[in-house]
Amino acid sequence: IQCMSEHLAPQIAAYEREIGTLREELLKEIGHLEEKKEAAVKAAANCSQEHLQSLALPPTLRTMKTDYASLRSQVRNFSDFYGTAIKEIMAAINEMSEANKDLLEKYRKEVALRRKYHEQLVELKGNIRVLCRVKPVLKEDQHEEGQAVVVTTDPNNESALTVLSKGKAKNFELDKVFHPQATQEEVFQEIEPLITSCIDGYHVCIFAYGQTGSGKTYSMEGTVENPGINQRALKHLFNEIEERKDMWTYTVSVSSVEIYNEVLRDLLSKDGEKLDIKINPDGTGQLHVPGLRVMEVKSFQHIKKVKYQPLTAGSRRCDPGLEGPPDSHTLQELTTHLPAAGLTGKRQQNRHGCSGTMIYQDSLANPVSLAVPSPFQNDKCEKLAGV
Ligand SMILES: Nc1ncnc2c1ncn2[C@@H]1O[C@H](COP(=O)(O)OP(=O)(O)OP(=O)(O)O)[C@@H](O)[C@H]1O
Repeated sequence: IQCMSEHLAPQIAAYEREIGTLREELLKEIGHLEEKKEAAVKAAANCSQEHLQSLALPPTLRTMKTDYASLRSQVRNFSDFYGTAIKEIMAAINEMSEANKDLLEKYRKEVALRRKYHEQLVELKGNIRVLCRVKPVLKEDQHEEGQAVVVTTDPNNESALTVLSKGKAKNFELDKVFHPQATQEEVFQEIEPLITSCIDGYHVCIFAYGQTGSGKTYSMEGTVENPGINQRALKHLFNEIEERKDMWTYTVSVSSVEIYNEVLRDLLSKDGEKLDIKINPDGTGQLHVPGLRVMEVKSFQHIKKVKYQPLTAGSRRCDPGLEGPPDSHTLQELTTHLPAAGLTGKRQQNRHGCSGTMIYQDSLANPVSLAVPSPFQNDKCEKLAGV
C-alpha cells in the first residue's frame, strides 16, 4: 500500500494543479459572461426607453406625466421649504416674545411713572383739595340795582376769595377758586388728573357741597349742551380705557344711592329699595351696602342709558315741612377694575388685579359758613364716601 501511494502522489498533485487552473479559467469565463449580461441589460433598458419615447402618448397622459414630474420635484423641494418655514416661524416667535418683553417693560415703566405723577399730584395739591366755584349772578337770582355783591374773587390770585359779611370783608384761601365766568371745561380740567388716577387704581371722591341753588348740580351734572364734571369724567374715563385697550381690558361698574334724611335708597333698584351700611364681612374692615345693585357698563353711551330711580320727593329742595336742615345726598360710585396679573404696587392692587373707585357726590345743606371745619354733617353719607 505504501508503495502504491508513493507512486500515485505525483499524479494526484498533477490533477490538483490541473483542477486549480481549470477553476481559474472557469471564474474568468463567469466574469466575462457577467459583463456581457450587464451590457445586454443596459442595452435592453436604453432600447425600451427610446421605444417608450418614440411612442406618441395621448395628451392627457402627457399632462399627467408632466404633472407627475413637477409633483416629484415639489416633493423633493418640500423638505427644504418646510425647514425654511420652520426657521422663519421660530424667528417670528422669538421676535414676538422679545416684543412682549419690551411691551411689559414699557408698561411697568408707565405704571411707575403714573404712580410718581399721582404722588406728585397728591404732594403738590394735597390729598384733600377744596375748590370753590363762585356762581354768577343770574336773572332768576333777582339781584337788584345797588345791591352789593358779597363774594369776590381776585384775578391775580386763584386761591383767594373775599366774602363781605356784616360790613366786614373776610378773606379765605382755598386750593383753587373759580371766578363766576369759569367754564365747565375749566372746572373739569382741575379734576381730570384724578380720573387717570382712578383708572390706575386709586380711590377718588369728588364732593360738591353748598346751599340750595348754589350750583352743585350744575357743576356736577351740568346741562345737555354744557355737561358738568360727572359727564366729562365718564367720557374721559372711557376714552382713556379705549386708548389702553390694546394692552389692557378694564371692566367698569356703577352703583348709585340717595341718602335722604339718613335713609339710604338704591337708585338702581326698580322700587328704590331701602338699604343700610354695614361692615364688610370680608375682614378688610371697610364699609359696604349689602344688596346694593352694581351694574357693569361698557361705554359712555351705555352708562347714559342706565335707568335711575327718581329721587325722593323733596330731596332736591329744602323741604319746609322738615325740622332742622334737610340732609339730602346722591352718591354715584364708579369702579374700574383691571384683571391683570404682574402689576406692582401696594395700596391699589389686590390679588384680582387693580381697582379704582370714583365717587361723585352732590349734597344739599343749609347755608353754612366757609369756615366750618368739617362740612360732612350726614353720618351715613360720611361713612359711605369714606371721609
Ligand atoms: N356757574 C353757573 N353758571 C350758570 N348757571 C348756573 C351756574 N351755577 C348754577 N347755575 C344755575 O343756577 C341754578 C341753580 O343751580 P343748581 O340746581 O345746580 O343748584 P344746586 O346747588 O344743585 O341746588 P339744590 O341743592 O337745590 O339742588 C340752575 O338754574 C343752574 O343752571
